[in-house]
Amino acid sequence: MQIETPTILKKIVERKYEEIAERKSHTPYGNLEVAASVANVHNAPRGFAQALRHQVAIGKAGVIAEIKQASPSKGIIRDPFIPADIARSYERSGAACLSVLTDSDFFKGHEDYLVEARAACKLPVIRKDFIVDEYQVLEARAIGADCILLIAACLDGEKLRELDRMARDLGMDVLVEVHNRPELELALEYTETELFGINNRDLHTFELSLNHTFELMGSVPSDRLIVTESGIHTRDDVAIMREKGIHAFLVGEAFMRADDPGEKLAELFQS
Ligand SMILES: O=P(O)(O)OC[C@@H](O)[C@@H](O)c1c[nH]c2ccccc12
Repeated sequence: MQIETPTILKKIVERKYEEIAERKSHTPYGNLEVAASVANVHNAPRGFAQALRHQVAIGKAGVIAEIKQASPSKGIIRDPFIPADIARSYERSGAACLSVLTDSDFFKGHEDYLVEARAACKLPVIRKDFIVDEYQVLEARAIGADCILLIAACLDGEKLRELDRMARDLGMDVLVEVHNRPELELALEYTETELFGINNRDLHTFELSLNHTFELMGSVPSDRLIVTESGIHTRDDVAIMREKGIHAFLVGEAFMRADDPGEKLAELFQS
């Protein structure tokens, strides 16, 4: 008999379902609906896709700059960790958008970090988490998120469709993330979002290769905006991507390890 070892992604998603059940018993869905409509008045969506598109349209790289304290593959990557300071530093250096990890168990993230980062600047923010349930989509808007990440590896087609629609009905954008061809096909069939993330890191094994972007990009229709995600560390990485026609980037670790994350952003992306 073959014993299947659970991958890190499976562990994260299993734990996520428990976490959602705990949250639902603590804050009922109805309360969140109220909070989300209040947010739509006081923290109206800032136009995540549009901010990214704008940078690309004027010939620049569209950078989604990530705020994360730790990851399961690298442990703690930033200490001290002050989301508002990081957000301001990214904004000064011309980031198009922010990405804030809110998963606490594996990434040491928190919803408060998203709230603090967003309040400190004018940039649109994506809630970076493992979203598998409508409850989390509503929660994202309630805390002010302008966009959510949907990871195809965690979802079936019907769920992808539901969550994608729900987010857009709430006024948010959606970044759908794929890592291989079957996920790409699933995402194309079941989502309508324009933002298409290709993750260079395999969330089952942590294996990382920028070739994932090159191999999959040709199968993404040209009306979608491809975002290359993970493993961008040098100006050469950026140059290679841009030569191949990829102009939107999601970068975390390279910035988080720098004393001044915004300075690092400028170093990698300024022409
Ligand atoms: O730190 P990096 O290698 O620059 O990667 C950033 C981002 O792509 C990565 O954090 C990420 C991409 N998809 C995810 C899904 C969940 C958690 C994290 C991620």
